[in-house]
Amino acid sequence: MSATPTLTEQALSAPLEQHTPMMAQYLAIKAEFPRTLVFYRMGDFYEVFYDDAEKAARLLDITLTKRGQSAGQPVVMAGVPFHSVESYLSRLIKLGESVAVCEQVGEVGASKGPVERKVVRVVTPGTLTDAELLSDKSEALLLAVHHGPRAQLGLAWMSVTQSTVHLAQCDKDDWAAWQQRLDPSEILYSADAPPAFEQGFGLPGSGRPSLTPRPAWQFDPALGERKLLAQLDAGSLAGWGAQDLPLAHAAASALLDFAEHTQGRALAHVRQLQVARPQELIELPAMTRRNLELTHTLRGETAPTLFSLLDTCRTGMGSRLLRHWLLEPPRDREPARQRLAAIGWLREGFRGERLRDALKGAADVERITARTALRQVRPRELVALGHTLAQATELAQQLHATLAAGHAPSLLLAMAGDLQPPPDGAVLLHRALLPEPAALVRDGGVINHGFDAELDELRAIQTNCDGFLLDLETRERTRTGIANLRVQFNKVHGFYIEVTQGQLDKVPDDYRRRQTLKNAERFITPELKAFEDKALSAQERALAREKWLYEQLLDALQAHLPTLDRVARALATLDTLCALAERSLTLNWTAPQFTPEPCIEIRAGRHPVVEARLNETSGGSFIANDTVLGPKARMQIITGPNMGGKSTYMRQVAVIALLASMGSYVPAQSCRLGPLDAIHTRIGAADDLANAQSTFMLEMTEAAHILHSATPESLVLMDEIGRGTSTFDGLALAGGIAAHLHDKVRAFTLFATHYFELTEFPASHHAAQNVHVSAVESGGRDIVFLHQIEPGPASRSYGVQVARLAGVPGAVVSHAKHALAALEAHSQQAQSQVDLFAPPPATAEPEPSALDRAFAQIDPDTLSPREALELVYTLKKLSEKK
Ligand SMILES: Nc1ncnc2c1ncn2[C@@H]1O[C@H](COP(=O)(O)OP(=O)(O)OP(=O)(O)O)[C@@H](O)[C@H]1O
Repeated sequence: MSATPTLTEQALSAPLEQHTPMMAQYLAIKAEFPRTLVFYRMGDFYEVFYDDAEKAARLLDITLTKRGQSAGQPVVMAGVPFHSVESYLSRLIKLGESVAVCEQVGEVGASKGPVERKVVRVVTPGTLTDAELLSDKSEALLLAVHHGPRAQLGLAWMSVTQSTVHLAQCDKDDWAAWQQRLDPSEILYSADAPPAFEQGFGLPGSGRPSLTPRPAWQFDPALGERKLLAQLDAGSLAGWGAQDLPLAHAAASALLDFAEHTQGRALAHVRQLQVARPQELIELPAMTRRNLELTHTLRGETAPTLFSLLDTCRTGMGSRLLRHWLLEPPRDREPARQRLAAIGWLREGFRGERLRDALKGAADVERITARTALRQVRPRELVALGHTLAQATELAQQLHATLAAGHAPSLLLAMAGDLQPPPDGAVLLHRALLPEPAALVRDGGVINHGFDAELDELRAIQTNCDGFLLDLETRERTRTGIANLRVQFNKVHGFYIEVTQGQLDKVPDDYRRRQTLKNAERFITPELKAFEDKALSAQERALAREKWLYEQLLDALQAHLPTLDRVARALATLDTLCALAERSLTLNWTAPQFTPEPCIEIRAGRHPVVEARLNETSGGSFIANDTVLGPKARMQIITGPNMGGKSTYMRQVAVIALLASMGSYVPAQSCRLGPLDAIHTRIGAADDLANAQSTFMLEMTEAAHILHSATPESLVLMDEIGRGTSTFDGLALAGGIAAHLHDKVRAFTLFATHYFELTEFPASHHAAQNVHVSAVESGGRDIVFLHQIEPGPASRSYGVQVARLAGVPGAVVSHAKHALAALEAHSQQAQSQVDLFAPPPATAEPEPSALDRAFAQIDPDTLSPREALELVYTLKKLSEKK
């Protein structure tokens, strides 16, 4: 049974000739974009028809109407006004939709039938370039994934507003981790991919990538390699270490093709390639990003987070780079060392602050460069670019001058060179564009005066029209001696010289009659005709000339794209470093040191976000704590009351290690940090309802992942593992997990627990130690949290006191107190010598039974029939004894 055809299917099933010319045009365009909403420009509106109209009406809450008929059916439509299209687009993109914007490109009335229309751009979640649709502080990534043989995947991704294509190949098992790490806005995959593969993407919707299948033939390794070579203008990919990645090349082929398709042109600004090697980065699994609240709070808000605390960048470029540094710290310490040296220099005498002042109001050079390459850049963006290039020149000079004064860090020296804008770039923009141009070129009023003689003349004609006519009148009166001669204009007849009947005999030979009136004749002269031609078309021609000049300007800028890209990176880096320098001064942070031997040694460390919140709310001062982990002390078993500060302490260690690794100063008195390959966290428990996993299942899945992937160079945070199940189960699992982490994985581990039994663990595990968060009882009833980490196990848990603090009714608290006393007495009596951490006994071979032994002795080939019969009786007896 076939499904009922949709409105669009019905319309497309009728021959195009039966449709009105307009709908025929629309349907021809729609057929090319079956999965994309088509916004069809009609006058001051973008209209959507049929299925698209129903969808748009639902998603945008706009009115659905029916108008006229086409192919015998009413035309179902909805529309949005053209001047507010960006806000509708942005809403649709957020919902994961794509939109093909179809404009009128032909002259009205140039041919019979509807004006020629074309899709000029396709706006998709992963290929956004409009400033209005993009977030300043994060990238919209487009990721193509190619399903290769032997469960291998090829990945290629980019942000269309950046100049780099990234490649990687990975196992299918690692796909989820990649997807979480890259967090793409849109995923391209082959329409032929197995359905199970498509399911692995998760459901599109808010916060999830939008999924776009592409024809299988587009995932072609040879084509991908050719495209990459063309993009890089290179003969081999070896220089990028990208030559032997056929699966990634296949993904790149689809990626570049789609990106070009949406922009309607080649991506001239994309000239860099990077092969991602995850083993070069410190692994920060999605859970770690979430638990450490790096860019989002546990509730999903963007502040207060570590990123929101760090980000005092002056530009969007700086914020985006900072985010990248935070989320992708390298294992190699050299980049962090260089950044720290630069920050140290910028801190001296607040040099960074002075440089930052010069960055104020800087434009987003990175995105403007991309939009210039895509020829989508607006006049005002180019004016802003001009200003920023001038700022960059000044900054470069300032930096050069200050760097010359003392020992200069290499990163800043390189930057001083990179900040040099393209020669004459700023001057060209300044000369070419009006200081406050119109928003759109098509409105005119964009190109500067004095830039182009022809444009100036055309504009002069418009503005000096009256002056010219007066001047001509005076000259003609003198020449002809006709005192009442008049030069005038009307819409029907254009310009003319009017001479009254009585003066006609004085009219010179070059006057041509244009019109005869009752008392006068109207004439035109060659000079006036020439002026008329100019004047009448001046406005039109000025507009056309402006458009042409703007295109010329874009042409001229294409040659500067690589330099602009370099300036953008330098500005972003400087902005980010200055922000980190400012944060380190304002928040009183210190430079970390890296050591080759494994260790995490923090003196007086603080959790920066909790500390900032306490400061803001005057909630008291943050209590700093030490952490000393090394080969002899790899694990801390942390006990103490709820609300005592265990989670804060553990997170602060991870956050300090991460900040140091990205090359930032850290909230501590001192910090020494050895090699680090990953930060794993198992904290808290939120039901993953979407994936139908129970809290406990999720807890164990995460624990399993950590146990499999952590190494002696990893930092592991385990908070309350085992809490999600019964006490014995939980305790037994927590003990087993601690033992495995200590004996086998040997990662640096912070293990917070409520199970007091676990405080026995260090007695039998040499590299583990007990610490606790201190609390005291005041007045014998209430508890005061000191938030101080002390050696040794906690003496008690104070759970009942915390409950009282939380406002649990007195009767319940009193009941709980009695029950607790009874339980404690019982547990002391029953304390058996269970060794939670002992490895399971080796399973001994079972003793063979008499029956087994009898069977073992049988040699069937030597038995006579009688012996065989006796043996059956014997075996039967033996089996009955069993
Ligand atoms: N070092 C500190 N200095 C000052 N205040 C702190 C400190 N550590 C924690 N706090 C405060 O105590 C609160 C509770 O801390 P935290 O969540 O870390 O406790 P916890 O021991 O993990 O509790 P639970 O076991 O219930 O999860 C924090 O929100 C913070 O306001």
